[in-house]
Amino acid sequence: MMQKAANVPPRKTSASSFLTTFRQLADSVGPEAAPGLRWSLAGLIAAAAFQGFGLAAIAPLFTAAATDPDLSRALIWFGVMIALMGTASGLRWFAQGFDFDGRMVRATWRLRGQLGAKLREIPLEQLQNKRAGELNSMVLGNVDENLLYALTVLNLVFTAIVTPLCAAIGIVMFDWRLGLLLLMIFPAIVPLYRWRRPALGRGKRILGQAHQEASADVLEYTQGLPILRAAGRAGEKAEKLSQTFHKLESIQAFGHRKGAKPNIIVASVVELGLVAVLGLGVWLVVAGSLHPATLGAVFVIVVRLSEPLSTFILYTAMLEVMEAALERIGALMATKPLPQTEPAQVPKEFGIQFKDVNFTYAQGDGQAISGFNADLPERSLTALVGPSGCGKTTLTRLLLRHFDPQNGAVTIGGVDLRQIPADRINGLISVVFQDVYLFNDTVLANIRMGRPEATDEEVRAAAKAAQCLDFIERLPQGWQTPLGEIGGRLSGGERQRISIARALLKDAPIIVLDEPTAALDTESELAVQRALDALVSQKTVIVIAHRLSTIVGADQILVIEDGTLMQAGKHADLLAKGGRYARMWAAQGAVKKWSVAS
Ligand SMILES: Nc1ncnc2c1ncn2[C@@H]1O[C@H](COP(=O)(O)OP(=O)(O)OP(=O)(O)O)[C@@H](O)[C@H]1O
Repeated sequence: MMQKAANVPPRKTSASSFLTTFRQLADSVGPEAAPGLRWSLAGLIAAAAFQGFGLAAIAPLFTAAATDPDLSRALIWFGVMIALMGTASGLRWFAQGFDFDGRMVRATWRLRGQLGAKLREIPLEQLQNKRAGELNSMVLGNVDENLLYALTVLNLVFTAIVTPLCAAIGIVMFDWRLGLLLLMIFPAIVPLYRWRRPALGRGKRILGQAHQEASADVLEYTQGLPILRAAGRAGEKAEKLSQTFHKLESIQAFGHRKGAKPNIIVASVVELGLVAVLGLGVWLVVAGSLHPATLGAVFVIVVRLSEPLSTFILYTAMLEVMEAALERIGALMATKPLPQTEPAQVPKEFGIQFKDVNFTYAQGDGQAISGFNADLPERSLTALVGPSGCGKTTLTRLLLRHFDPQNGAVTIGGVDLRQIPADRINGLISVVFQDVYLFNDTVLANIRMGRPEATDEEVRAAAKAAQCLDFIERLPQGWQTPLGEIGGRLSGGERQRISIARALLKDAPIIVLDEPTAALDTESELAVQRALDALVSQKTVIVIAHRLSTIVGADQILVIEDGTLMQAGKHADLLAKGGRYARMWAAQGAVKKWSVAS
């Protein structure tokens, strides 16, 4: 069964949707290439028209050659035909020059760059709702579908529509009866086309979405293979992947089935129309009002036109693929970044405040954070504790402005985050996560990511402070070892220390630590702990902690439950007060004893 695509916009069915496609195309190649592209399209249309008139010139040429003993008229028509056909070839050559010059390739490159820039400014909540594979297929596949083949597809469409139309108009001038009959084929096709195009468009959109989903599934499957194999679930997930492929196959089969009937109808209408033209021609010859040579010429023209005319719906299907891709790209480009309120301000101090913050995820059920107030003084260490799902990560994401609270405000140094330019917020905060992402580049470049303008010496100093030197020197090519190849061979603690070295290099005044040592063995934890000590000194630090033993020294512990602040204070005070924290502490102590005893 065909599934209906989500968010499929209502579609226009007239020639204006062609114009919309051209406009979208011109938008996506950008202002520098757009005039060239317009000329190129005009050139292709003109070439198709000249080719049509050139074909029509065969009729007077044949007639003159057969009826006029003086060959000069035939030669003139021959010259006219050659001139028209030659102009058509010249124009097509000029129009395709846009492609030959590599301008389409450059426009593709430029559009990819723009999509990349867009990805940088899209609110992270929206970005994280999209799957990596879907984005990958949009930035690579859709851009290619949209641009690289655009002129080839449009050339086919014009040749299928404009050339027969102009040939028919040309024949009208020579023999109005045959010409008019030929022209009548077009009004017969238009309603068929108008009936067919919206369904084609929908089909291509659904197919496009299915491709994106399949691409996302393949990416996730290959990335998750080590975990799936370890869990013995690789087969189970492969089953899911094959279901995705099966869905894709049934959508394609459905599209082919649906497409076949109208294509056959259009082809039949065209063939019947052309047979009618020839029938009329034969009748006129028999009646003595048409020379057999003219009929011969019309026969040649009709044979030449029948194929593009009957397959033009197939070509417009390619246009639909292009338009569906353009729409997906347009939707991504239209996503707005989080607004910045004026006047823009950059904080001079780095204490953090959460003031009456309420936050609900767009796709969440209920408030993730409610009525949250907290004051995190500059250069203090604050620990966030609480059960899984209580809202610790959400608080740090609010601080990083992945999204804005629906009510209340988060401030740094008294400045509302909404007033701070986005790139400055990134510069103010370093985050060290439990999972470290290593880029496919050298060790040196991976650490330099923290501050791209840092000198080699500064990178090395940060790596030293982050306790990285011992393992970097053991790597086969030392600092120049590409981490894409051996990243998986680094231990969790080593990866963690690379990430701390990046943060040290960045030297941001605020540090967020998302349980960096939770998954490490004791020896690694000690090394990472030393690296962290170097990182956090003199900084405003927020630590998300599950193991309370790691945060007993915190200046302040915030105990959170269901998005609300339950208790705040130092370890000893909270223990003395009793309540939620004291119970968590006792429970963790019990777990420890149990694990020792077992
Ligand atoms: N993108 C999202 N969309 C909808 N709801 C979300 C989203 N991310 C988190 N939530 C929900 O918000 C609540 C708070 O989640 P959060 O990740 O902040 O908790 P946490 O305390 O960090 O949990 P953990 O310790 O397990 O990491 C949870 O109920 C979670 O299910």
